[in-house]
Amino acid sequence: MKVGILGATGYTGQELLRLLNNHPEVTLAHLGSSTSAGKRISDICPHLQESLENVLETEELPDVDVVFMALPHGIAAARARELMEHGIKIVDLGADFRLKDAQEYENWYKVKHADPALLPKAVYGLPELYRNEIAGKALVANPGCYPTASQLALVPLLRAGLLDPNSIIIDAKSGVSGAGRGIVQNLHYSEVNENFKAYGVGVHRHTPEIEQQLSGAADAKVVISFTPHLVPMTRGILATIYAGVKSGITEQELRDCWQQDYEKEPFIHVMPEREWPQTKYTNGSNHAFLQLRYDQRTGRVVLVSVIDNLVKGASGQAIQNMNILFDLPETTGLQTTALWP
Ligand SMILES: NC(=O)C1=CN([C@@H]2O[C@H](COP(=O)(O)OP(=O)(O)OC[C@H]3O[C@@H](n4cnc5c(N)ncnc54)[C@H](OP(=O)(O)O)[C@@H]3O)[C@@H](O)[C@H]2O)C=CC1
Ligand SMILES: CC(=O)N[C@@H](CCC(=O)OP(=O)(O)O)C(=O)O
Repeated sequence: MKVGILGATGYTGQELLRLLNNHPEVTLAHLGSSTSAGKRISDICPHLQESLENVLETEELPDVDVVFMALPHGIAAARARELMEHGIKIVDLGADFRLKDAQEYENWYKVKHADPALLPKAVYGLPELYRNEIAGKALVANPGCYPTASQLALVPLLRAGLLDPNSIIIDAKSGVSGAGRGIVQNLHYSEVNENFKAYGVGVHRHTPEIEQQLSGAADAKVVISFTPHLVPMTRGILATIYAGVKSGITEQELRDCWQQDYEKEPFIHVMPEREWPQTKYTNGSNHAFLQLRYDQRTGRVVLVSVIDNLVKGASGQAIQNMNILFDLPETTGLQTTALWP
């Protein structure tokens, strides 16, 4: 299968390359770059030695079966239609097709959506939760990193009606690679190292995405409090989530619900009781780790969900979606163990 990556020089583009180099069904046929056409990808990213011969290009219409759009938001919406008209499937790693409502997109992303008529054709690609909706589609909206970590913990419990849907607080922490490789002052080493801060409080763009998906799971409008934090580490997201539990529900019932949904999932791991996930369990891998504890004193459950933002939170999940689109085993090319220590 011929694969293209638009935005191949970015962090998620590089991560796609690292993982796809181990994918037995993939030929890397097009690596797109808006600024470095003609250069070899390994000139820009010397660690990608397996891609030594791959040259960056700018073709508008690459000769591929599927394209990953690893671009800043706004660009995929403008380019998707033409690619689809030429039979090219799309996995968009950005936010352009995640929200079903174009007005909601404009409210939160502060840009007009370039092609709202495509929104109903897009499917939200978090395989463990919406697998049956993905097969056979041509346009997959790969979820955001915080929304992935949050939904893996919350969706099964909301679907089963075990939580009070309007009591949810998501306190999430991300490594700095979540912000991409662009140069931004507040991401300089000297401003991140030995520092820890909240950002986007009450206004972060992942809020409507998480609310949209949790509302679907609860079959009722869900409003959350979501606060992301920046942690001085390169990769990883750890979300600590607080939610009120419906009266009479026990910790075992909450745990059983997760275990039922995830026992056959190769990438999702409910940890043994009282063992808590760490971001390093996921470094470089497509695995997610979950744990919970119900505090009867407060009536709230504490859920902890951990992923690598660049893998399960972006490029790994995108490859999982591509595998579904092409009827391949979902784990193809993704059987990588986390780097430890
Ligand atoms: N980083 C993460 O953890 C996650 C990122 N995402 C999303 O994935 C997408 C890519 O993110 P990430 O890889 O981190 O971003 P980066 O900033 O690291 O890379 C984006 C790449 O897009 C290319 N690009 C930038 N501007 C333009 C443009 N105007 N036209 C065409 N190409 C352009 C650049 O490559 P070049 O100069 O070579 O053209 C750049 O390297 C974003 O939408 C992001 O929000 C989603 C989940 C997690
Ligand atoms: C640390 C950091 O800055 N993280 C990014 C996560 C971005 C991301 O996941 O991209 P999408 O907007 O495409 O979902 C942020 O908070 O904006």
